[in-house]
Amino acid sequence: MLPLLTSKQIHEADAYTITHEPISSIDLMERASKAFVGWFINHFQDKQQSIAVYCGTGNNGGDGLAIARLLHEHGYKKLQIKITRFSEKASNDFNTNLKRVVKTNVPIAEIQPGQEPLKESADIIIDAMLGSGLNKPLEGDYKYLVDYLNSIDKTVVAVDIPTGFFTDGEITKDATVLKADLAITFQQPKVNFLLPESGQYIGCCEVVKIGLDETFLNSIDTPYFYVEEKDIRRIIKPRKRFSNKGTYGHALIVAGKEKTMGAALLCASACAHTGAGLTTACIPQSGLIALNTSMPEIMALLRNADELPDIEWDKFSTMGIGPGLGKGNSILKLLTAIFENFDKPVIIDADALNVISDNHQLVSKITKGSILTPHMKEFDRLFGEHTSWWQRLQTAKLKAKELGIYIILKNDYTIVATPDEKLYFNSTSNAAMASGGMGDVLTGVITSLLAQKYSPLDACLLGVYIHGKAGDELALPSRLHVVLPSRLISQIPVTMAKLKA
Ligand SMILES: NC(=O)C1=CN([C@@H]2O[C@H](COP(=O)(O)OP(=O)(O)OC[C@H]3O[C@@H](n4cnc5c(N)ncnc54)[C@H](O)[C@@H]3O)[C@@H](O)[C@H]2O)[C@@H](O)CC1
Ligand SMILES: Nc1ncnc2c1ncn2[C@@H]1O[C@H](COP(=O)(O)OP(=O)(O)O)[C@@H](O)[C@H]1O
Ligand SMILES: [K+]
Repeated sequence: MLPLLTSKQIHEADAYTITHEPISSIDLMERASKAFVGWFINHFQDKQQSIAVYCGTGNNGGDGLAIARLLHEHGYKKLQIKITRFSEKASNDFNTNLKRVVKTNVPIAEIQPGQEPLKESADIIIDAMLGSGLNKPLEGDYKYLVDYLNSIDKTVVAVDIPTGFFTDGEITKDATVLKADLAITFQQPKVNFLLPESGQYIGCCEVVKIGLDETFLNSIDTPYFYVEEKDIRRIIKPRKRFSNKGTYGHALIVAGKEKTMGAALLCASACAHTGAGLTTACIPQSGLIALNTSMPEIMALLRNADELPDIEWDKFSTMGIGPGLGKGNSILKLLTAIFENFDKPVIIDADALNVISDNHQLVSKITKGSILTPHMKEFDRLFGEHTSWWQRLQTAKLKAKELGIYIILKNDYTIVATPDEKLYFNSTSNAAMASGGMGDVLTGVITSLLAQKYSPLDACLLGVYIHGKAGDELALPSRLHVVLPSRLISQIPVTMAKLKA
């Protein structure tokens, strides 16, 4: 699990590494700049392209100067450096790197306070003006320059962090940020890179390691974690010899109504494909033929609109409730009966979440350890309107603790909030998965894992990872435009096998 740090904590990790490795700060800067350049030259191979390196006078600017020197050594000839002399202060490492780069004869221009930006005609802009030292929104000279650079629409590669972008805290709607096609960031992704608001400022992000002290990084107290494949490999369990269907639990999928039976079929199918020993679907009579035809493996428990289905509570290991279920009084009664009679954690999604939003007294009835899987709108219906994702993170953390539940906030980087106030960011999935029914599949996957006796935390982390990974395996190699949920379901056993290999 990679702990994600605030910019203040990253500065502490820099300082710790400098003292304890030990390494001088100028050498650490050189290492970071080399890491940047290593990535850059692999992806921008045309050395005839003109490159303007914009440097502030702090350490981000120091990186920029070192990067310009290293690119010059690699044969990039059309380089120019533009220093923003907006402050009288300059860091020591900036000054050292300035002396070093002067010797290369790469042309250097300085932009003074109040000066009109120099007309920029370079093909590529490397942004090394401000990085993690940003302490207030851009204004004055920086705002003026960044507005100009944004208006000329060049390819921008940010060093560490785009100028003007706060790595943690709320991203305000009117922030001025130098929009980066690519941010090559040091050591680890930053929390705000993983939130949707960053989409308008950062085209894509690459993380390059700069050798900060791993033991120290892991010891820092933070609620934010980034889940990596190695974490998932530790969680996933093998299918044992001499096991049978009883070993892997019996899941009940409570889903579907006449016109949304597809959601129930996708959810139940995903549950079976993820390895539940038995799957039963609690569906309306009208869906029975569809279920039997499409998924002969799955049993049915029929629901009649007016009366409660006869559920044998002890028979089931867990329940996944909500996809295509519909709302209304009968569903309210059904949910209430489940909370009253079934004492094991369940998974609550889609319409079931909306019924809870409309009948808020149900929130406190949710069995402890249960898992909610809202997308943004369902989340806001449940817990109130939010104007930013940062706010949503804080609410999810608070509510998960208060209610003793797990909240899976679905998104590009799906976030799992836990009762012990942690937030885990998933690292798989892609935009080809933005297609109706994908959430129903996720609910089926997680229900299946809970039925197989994974703890709720492991079921959440493993479930969102497998779901996204199956989507990545299908979409990324051939750059598919879209992946349909039913196709993703058939990939799940393959994905799981690879993770166990
Ligand atoms: N030894 C280290 O600490 C390392 C730092 N590195 C680089 O150093 C960067 C951080 O450097 P610094 O801490 O010097 O900070 P920056 O270079 O990001 O910013 C410099 C200074 O600009 C001023 N400033 C902040 N917000 C401003 C605003 N809105 N308008 C005008 N001025 C503003 C602040 O006084 C700040 O200290 C990282 O992003 C990374 O690029 C890397 O070289 C790795 C090693
Ligand atoms: N742009 C995207 N990038 C990554 N994952 C996505 C993207 N769009 C959707 N997904 C994933 O697909 C699922 C969609 O869930 P949801 O919105 O509930 O769909 P539905 O209600 O249609 O079943 C979530 O797991 C989400 O993480
Ligand atoms: K920058």
